[in-house]
Amino acid sequence: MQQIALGQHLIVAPPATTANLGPGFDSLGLALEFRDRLEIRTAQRSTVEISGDGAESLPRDESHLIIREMHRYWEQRGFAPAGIELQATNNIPHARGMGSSAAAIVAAYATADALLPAAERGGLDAVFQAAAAWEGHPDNVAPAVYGGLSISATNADGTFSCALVPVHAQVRAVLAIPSNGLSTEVARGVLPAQIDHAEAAANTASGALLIHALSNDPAYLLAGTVDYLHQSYRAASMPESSALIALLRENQLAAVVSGAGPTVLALVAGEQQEQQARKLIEQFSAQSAVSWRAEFPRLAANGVTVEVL
Ligand SMILES: Nc1ncnc2c1ncn2[C@@H]1O[C@H](COP(=O)(O)OP(=O)(O)O)[C@@H](O)[C@H]1O
Ligand SMILES: N[C@@H](CCOP(=O)(O)O)C(=O)O
Repeated sequence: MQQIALGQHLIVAPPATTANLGPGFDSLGLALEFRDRLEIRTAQRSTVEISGDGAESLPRDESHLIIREMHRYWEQRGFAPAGIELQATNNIPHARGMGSSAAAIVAAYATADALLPAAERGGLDAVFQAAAAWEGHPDNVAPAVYGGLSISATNADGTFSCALVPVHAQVRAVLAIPSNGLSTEVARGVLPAQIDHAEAAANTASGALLIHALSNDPAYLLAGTVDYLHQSYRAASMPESSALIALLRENQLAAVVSGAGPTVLALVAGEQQEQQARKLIEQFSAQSAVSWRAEFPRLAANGVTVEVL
């Protein structure tokens, strides 16, 4: 087996992502300027330091997701796994619907790829394919890799497609993040195996309208964020999120479940709607059973960044 050069030093920053955006289940995703930061060196043996989310619970040996998956990426390409000194600053909250697992897996594969000899690197497209296969759906992985607004799909042969779509300058994301989490695996477990044809047709119309709203005319955001595929089935597992979404939508703001939840995303047009969303979230939070914090991240034009030191 070939060897990975030791003493290589990188800083890697994957963005948080918000997936689905209402009707785009397992397809639409948006990158947010809200990043984890990983400092990584190749070394004789692995060490792990973690601050932020997961600092109390994540493993500090080679079973850590990022090291384990870097090793797998190398082994599949004929390289012996090198030791990894990992310093992780986890800013993206876990199990909130902000793509923390996609960020971690994209960071792992982007780092592993960058540490290969230049002739062996697969680049971002190889990272996208590997990470989407690991997640089982490409919607968070695509914006985490490429940035921006992405439409991604699982092809019949099991590979993945991704197209990037420009975002209208007025569009902003407002997040309301609750103190409690919900794992994506659990939130996927409550979805039905089949849905009604009329609902599928309505969802197609809504999703198509949403792309037009996000790219060309934000006036269609409210109509374009009606979902028929997942939110109603998940509502019982996140009643407070559902109540906040209802309040925001009653006030004409395009609120949806972010990813598999329970974070709430409002897609707003301009400063005035952003302030309106902030006030409604504060008002809701004051009487809610869980505590909420609002975040106003810029949309991220770039996906994962890899800085070679
Ligand atoms: N930076 C990270 N390092 C290691 N494991 C992580 C990291 N981020 C996420 N994970 C793993 O992914 C889980 C959360 O994934 P998931 O339930 O899909 O929620 P989400 O991706 O919406 O945050 C965490 O509990 C943890 O096991
Ligand atoms: N389409 C997926 C998106 C999961 O996003 P996450 O940020 O919650 O991991 C789903 O809805 O299950």
